[in-house]
Amino acid sequence: MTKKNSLSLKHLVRAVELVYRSSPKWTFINSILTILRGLIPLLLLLVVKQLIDVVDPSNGIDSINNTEILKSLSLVGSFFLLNAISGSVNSLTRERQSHFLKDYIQKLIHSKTVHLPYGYFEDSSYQDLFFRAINEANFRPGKVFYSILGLFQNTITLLVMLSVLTTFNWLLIPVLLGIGIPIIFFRMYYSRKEYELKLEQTEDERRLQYFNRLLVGKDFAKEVRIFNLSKTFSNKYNQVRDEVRNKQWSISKSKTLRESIVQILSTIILLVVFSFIISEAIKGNITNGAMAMYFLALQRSYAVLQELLTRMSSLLEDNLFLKNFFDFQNIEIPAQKNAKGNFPLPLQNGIVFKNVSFKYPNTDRYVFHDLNLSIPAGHTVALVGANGSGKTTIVKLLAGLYKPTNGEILFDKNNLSKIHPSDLAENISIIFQDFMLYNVSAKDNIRFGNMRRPFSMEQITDAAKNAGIHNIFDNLKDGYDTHLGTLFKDSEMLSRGEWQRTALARSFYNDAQVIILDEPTSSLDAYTEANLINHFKEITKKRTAIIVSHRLSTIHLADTIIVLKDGEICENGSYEDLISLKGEFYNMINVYQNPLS
Ligand SMILES: Nc1ncnc2c1ncn2[C@@H]1O[C@H](COP(=O)(O)OP(=O)(O)OP(=O)(O)O)[C@@H](O)[C@H]1O
Repeated sequence: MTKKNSLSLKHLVRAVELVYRSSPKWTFINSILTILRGLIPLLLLLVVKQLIDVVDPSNGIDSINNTEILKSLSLVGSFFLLNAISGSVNSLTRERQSHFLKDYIQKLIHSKTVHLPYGYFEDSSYQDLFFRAINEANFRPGKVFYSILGLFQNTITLLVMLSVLTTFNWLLIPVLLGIGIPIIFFRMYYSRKEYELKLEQTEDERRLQYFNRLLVGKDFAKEVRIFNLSKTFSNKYNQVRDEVRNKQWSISKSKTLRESIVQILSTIILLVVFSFIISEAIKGNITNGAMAMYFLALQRSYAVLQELLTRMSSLLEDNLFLKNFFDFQNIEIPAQKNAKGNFPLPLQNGIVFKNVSFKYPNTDRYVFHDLNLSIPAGHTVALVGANGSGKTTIVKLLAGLYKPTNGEILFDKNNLSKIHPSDLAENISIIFQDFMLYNVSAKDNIRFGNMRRPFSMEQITDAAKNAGIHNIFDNLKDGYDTHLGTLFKDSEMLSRGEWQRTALARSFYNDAQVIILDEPTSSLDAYTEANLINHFKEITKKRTAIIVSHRLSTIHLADTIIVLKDGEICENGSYEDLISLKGEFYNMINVYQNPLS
């Protein structure tokens, strides 16, 4: 075996460990049942031989004893029944265990995923790893476990059958092994090939999933119809699918062709051995019962050997795929290791970006170079600038979703990277441009802003009032208990602006020291916005607030306006200062006010 092809014991042991941890009781029950089922073929073989011998007329008609026949028959019947029933029971116990295993693996995946640094979700190579790990994780460890159990069962049966065959001729053992060895090498070769193809096709498989979502997903349904895109997406889907399928099909064809040749050769060898057994029976060297027993033993050994080889090659394949799952499990979660500090309570001096440089992972382009920025505690700061100037990136950095490539971000003297994520989340409330729409009750949509806060309907309605959504929720058929969205029945759908107000209520509900609003009024009508501005003033009064906005009315709220251009601060001051400066901000405001001039 080459190093690449070798079975890594480490992954297999880890997989079995996983299965055991998911349910020790069912692991034990299944192991015992498997061993028992490995022994049943021997018992069957012995009773069949006994039956044939008691009914064999060549022993003389007088020697036939009806009681003996009945005894042998009932034994054969009992073992057949035992074989069938134990098979059914074993299927049931395996099904039960697979439930536990799936739940356990799902739990591992969830707990790993929710703690992964956010950057992973915007990184395409991670998406490949995640796709492979998730797709395979639900069944691979269970498959490994059953392959190993099956391997044991097959080995027991094979050893028993071989020991029966040695009573006829020990040369049958090397003959059987001679059939098996080429098959295992052949299967190893194809397992590797199939695995490599799967790796190579991961991105295409994700692309297929994506085009499928474009065709069937709710979020895309509108544009697919109005731009008449269904044919375009369907063609793209078919094109990628055909490429993927053709490669898989060509490997499968070549595998089947070669496997058929190997099978023909093995069958010829078996026929030669069968003829030899028959000739021994004709010569009278063995009884008819013994001949039948050797026939069965040989046929069974061959079948078990095939099963055993299939299991070994499938273990090899499982081992390769398990590597993906364990690679995913092995991803380190740095924040939890190093970030044990607290958020300053209260924030006294403010937030400082000190020589912060940043580029997104897997890109070469810096969004910021040595950015220095200061936001005094208790102040409201507006970040303004053209699209792509870096406003949202600053928010993502403040939220701890990304770490600066160089430099540091300080809350008073505390470095952000040392603050525990949950403490940070509790002290910074953020609404992003692409806020989430939760298909749960109106009440929960707001509560999600801070689940650590003891439940208080009064505080929930306060937040809703501040965000200007209270009247709407109050008038829903079940008030705040009404489910929102379109996913589940009896839900009520909101307009985009109403969803935005719900998201605002969620961030207001988290009574945090720092509040960050990224385009908080982009979907609001002029009346609602004007109304909200007064609430904003109230809410931001005792807090440090950062508002990202292109809207003049919202920018007006700020004590200080920071103007960003290509990742650099080009102006910084009060509204009046910047207007009198007649620079970038002044020009921007002019364009907003007179867009056609
Ligand atoms: N996940 C990402 N990976 C790589 N580059 C990114 C990513 N997100 C943003 N960028 C790049 O970073 C730069 C700043 O983007 P950012 O979203 O911060 O701009 P913005 O000022 O908020 O723009 P807008 O006004 O359009 O919201 C852009 O050039 C953008 O292409």
